[in-house]
Amino acid sequence: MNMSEVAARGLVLLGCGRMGSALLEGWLKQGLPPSSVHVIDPNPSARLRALAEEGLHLNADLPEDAAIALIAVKPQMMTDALPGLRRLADGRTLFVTVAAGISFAGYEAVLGENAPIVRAMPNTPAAVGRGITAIIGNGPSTPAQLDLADALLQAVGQTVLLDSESQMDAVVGLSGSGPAYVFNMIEALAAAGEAQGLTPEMSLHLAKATVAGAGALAEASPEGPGTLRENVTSPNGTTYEALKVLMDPQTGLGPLMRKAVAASADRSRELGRTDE
Ligand SMILES: NC(=O)C1=CN([C@@H]2O[C@H](COP(=O)(O)OP(=O)(O)OC[C@H]3O[C@@H](n4cnc5c(N)ncnc54)[C@H](O)[C@@H]3O)[C@@H](O)[C@H]2O)C=CC1
Ligand SMILES: O=C(O)[C@@H]1CCC=N1
Repeated sequence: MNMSEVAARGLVLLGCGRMGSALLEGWLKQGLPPSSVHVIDPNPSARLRALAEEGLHLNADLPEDAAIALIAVKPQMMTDALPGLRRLADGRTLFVTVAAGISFAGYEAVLGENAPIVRAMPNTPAAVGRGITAIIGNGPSTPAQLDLADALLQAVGQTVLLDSESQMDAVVGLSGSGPAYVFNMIEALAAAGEAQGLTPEMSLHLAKATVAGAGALAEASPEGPGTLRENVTSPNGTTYEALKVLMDPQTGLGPLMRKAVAASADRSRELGRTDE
């Protein structure tokens, strides 16, 4: 099964908010026809309504034999939303869920223990083809189905395969939530530039380009981030003074990031246990 089979048999998207629409935009850019997509969402965006004019099926009957049902509702909405997909749980449709926290056991309780399910944790840069998604399949999912989920997520960026479901909460804390940390870093950098007298526009421009450029260099360079950092840092120069603040073992970015990632991962574990 490959992406052309997804185009032929159809893809159901349960919930098309921020993450669902980021994925959808990525797939459409990759050539998936809107007419292959069936969205179920009680609050469709203007963009979805426009896509419905181009053939996307919006809150219509489910296709008989969808290749994939992708679940992108909030964990708190799952109890209400998931039973609507039960009809597809005949073993032929692969369920792919991007919800944080909820375990395979939670889905199997609703869809049956033989339903093939892949848990995937993408991130919003998928909207521009630069996402990274960690995936893992449940017992009933076949290697071919895992390959299909991999292909689906590779259409919007990179993928990594996990060894165990328990790694998923750490992934949520790192790359699932991670774009928000980086956007916050841009905001903080821009505000700091303003505090040094730059205009808001100039500061934001410099901050965005610095983060995007450093990210691109980190990805392209054979050198690790530590060496790249040292390459910026002249002995007793300006960066050296800034890094004394940022790399303080007690108050610097290291302990702060550790705390932030742990808070996200803990919340993912909590969402898996409860309906909070
Ligand atoms: N936003 C992100 O960066 C990421 C989100 N996720 C996961 O994606 C899922 C969705 O998150 P977001 O897109 O951020 O939330 P969101 O609130 O933007 O989107 C949820 C969508 O579900 C719809 N919805 C509500 N009840 C529904 C129902 N009964 N049936 C169908 N659709 C229903 C809402 O109208 C909304 O459009 C969550 O489970 C989250 O853990 C995963 C990775 C990253
Ligand atoms: O904030 C959230 O719950 C979701 C999961 C990962 C990113 N956003």
